[in-house]
Amino acid sequence: MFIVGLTGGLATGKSTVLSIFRSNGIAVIDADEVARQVLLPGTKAWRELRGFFGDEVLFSDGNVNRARLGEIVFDDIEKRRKLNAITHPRIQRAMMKMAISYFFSGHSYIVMEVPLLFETGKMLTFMHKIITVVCEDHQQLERLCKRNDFSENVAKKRISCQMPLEEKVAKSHFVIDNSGSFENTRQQTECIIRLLKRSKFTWYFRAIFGIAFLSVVFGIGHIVSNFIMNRSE
Ligand SMILES: Nc1ncnc2c1ncn2[C@@H]1O[C@H](COP(=O)(O)OP(=O)(O)OP(=O)(O)O)[C@@H](O)[C@H]1O
Repeated sequence: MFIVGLTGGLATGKSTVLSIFRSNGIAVIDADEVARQVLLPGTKAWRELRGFFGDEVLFSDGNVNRARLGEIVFDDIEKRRKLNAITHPRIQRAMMKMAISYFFSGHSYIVMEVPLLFETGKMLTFMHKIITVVCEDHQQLERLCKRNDFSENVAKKRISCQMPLEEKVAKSHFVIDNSGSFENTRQQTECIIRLLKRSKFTWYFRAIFGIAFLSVVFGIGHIVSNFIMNRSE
C-alpha cells in the first residue's frame, strides 16, 4: 500500500476532490475530520485545550468553537504554537493508525487530505505521491469569503499565511485545477485514479513486507525448534 497526500490552498477544493476519491471507492483520510474527533468533548486534547484557552473557545454544549479558536490563534503566534502542540501529534498518530488499519484491510493505496502538508513537513516522508488542488486566485478568495462569511481583508490575510500555491505545485506529482466546473474536476480526479491504479509500487511494497514477515516467522520457527531439540538431548 502507498499513501497519496492531497493538499492545496485554503478553499481551493481539497475536500471536493477527496469526496470524488471516496465516491470512487478509494480509502480516504480527512485531516480536518480527524482534528474534530481529536478535540471531541472529554478527550485529553480537549481538556488541555480548555485548560489553556478557557471556556471562551467552547460552545455551551462543550464542542470546540473552531471559528473563535481560529480568530484567537491567527493573531497570536504563541497561542498558535500551543494549539499545534496540543493537536498535531495526536492528529498525526490517529491518521497513521487509520492508515495501518487500511493497509491490513488490503487497500492498494489511500488518499490523505493534509492541508498544511508542505508547511509543517511532518507527514511528507510518508507520501509516495502528492496531489495539489488549485484554482484561480480570485475564485479562492470568493469561495473562502462565501463559505466562511469572511470579509475580503480577513480572507486575504488567511490566504497569505500559507505557502504560495505555485510553490506547492512545483513540489507535487499531480495538480488538479479546480477553476472550472465540478464535472471538470471530477474528470481530472478520475484520470489520476486510473494512473494510480496502474502503479506497481503497491506490489513491491507487499513483496518486501511479505518477505520480511516470512523471514521473521521462519527465524522464530528455527529458534524454537533448536530450543526443543537441545532440551530433548
Ligand atoms: N469547482 C467548483 N466550482 C464552484 N465552487 C466550488 C468548486 N469546488 C469547490 N467549490 C466550493 O468552494 C468551497 C471550498 O471548497 P472545499 O471545501 O472543497 O475546499 P477546501 O480546500 O477543502 O477548503 P479548506 O481550506 O477548508 O480545507 C466550498 O464551498 C465548495 O462548495
